[in-house]
Amino acid sequence: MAAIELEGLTKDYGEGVANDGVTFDVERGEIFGYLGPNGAGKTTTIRTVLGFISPTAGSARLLGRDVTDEEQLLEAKRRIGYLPDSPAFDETATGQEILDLHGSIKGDERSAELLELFDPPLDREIRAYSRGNVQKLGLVTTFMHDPELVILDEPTSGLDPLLQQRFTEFLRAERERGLTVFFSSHILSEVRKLCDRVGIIRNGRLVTVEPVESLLDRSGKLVRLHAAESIPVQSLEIDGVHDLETDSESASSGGTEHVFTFTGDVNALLEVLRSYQLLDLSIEEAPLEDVFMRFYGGDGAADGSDGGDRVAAGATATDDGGDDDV
Ligand SMILES: Nc1ncnc2c1ncn2[C@@H]1O[C@H](COP(=O)(O)OP(=O)(O)OP(=O)(O)O)[C@@H](O)[C@H]1O
Repeated sequence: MAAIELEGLTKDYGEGVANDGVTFDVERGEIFGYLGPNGAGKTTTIRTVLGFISPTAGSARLLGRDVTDEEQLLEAKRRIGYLPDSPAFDETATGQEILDLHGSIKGDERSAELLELFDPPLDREIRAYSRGNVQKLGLVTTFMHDPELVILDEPTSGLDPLLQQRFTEFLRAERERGLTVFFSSHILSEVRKLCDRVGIIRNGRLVTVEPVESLLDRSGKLVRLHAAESIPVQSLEIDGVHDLETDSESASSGGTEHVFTFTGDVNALLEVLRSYQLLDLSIEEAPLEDVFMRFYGGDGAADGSDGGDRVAAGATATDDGGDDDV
């Protein structure tokens, strides 16, 4: 039995369908990333899975329990940890009081260890907490009862890079212990680092579910080539060349630089390149950002304002019919 089972999950808020027939399983022991830009429908799926909102159609099972049955839901919830996108703790309570409350409800197996790792200021009232401190406290309350499944809604938002790294290492170690993780994100590098499988949601519909590796394979290679002379664009019009950029200025030792994503046959590409004098050639794995661009399409789908890792709010699908569309 999978940890989370979704079958045709649909949520219509009345103003639009936020989840439209979403079907996938999260297997036990895996880290499953749920990826999509703001407004894609990630939180709606999570809130439905946790029984906070009821589906318009379809079903959701959590650790084998039907989430629309209150008793079954409660049973499942005792064994899970949940970190919402903006944890809403009682503003007048101190961090310590919040921990005591959580401990009395769900149990406390490991808060000491977690406090050492994430270190929120426990003697302070929540209203004096920064966003990052709320997130740190949220991580402690999510894991302190040693759950078998955690559901995390954009878990690293508000954490500084050092803590993000610490969190990544922590999650990897937890997976080794058998924990199942379902987390939503619009931070692509995080998904790439952590996930076994990834589901991509766009406008409420699931676009794909696949191992992160095969997603990268399908996304092709990033090719940079530096030629002594400019390679005519027509020569590079071969199957699998996308987003070709040519720059004669920036190449420091003269010549021309061409950069493109390549999803075709590398041998066919090398055959074409044999006719030119190459000064340098590199073929690397395409950044996940490029993969995402292919799924979402359109200019400005990645805003680049945060190291190029984030996907801008309101990125829309163009469905250009290209061979990478799913
Ligand atoms: N309570 C609600 N009532 C009406 N519409 C809602 C409600 N909650 C969400 N929506 C809409 O449903 C769609 C999906 O929202 P959702 O919060 O699930 O997306 P998300 O992928 O989690 O986005 P984010 O990354 O910003 O949290 C959006 O268009 C949103 O405006």
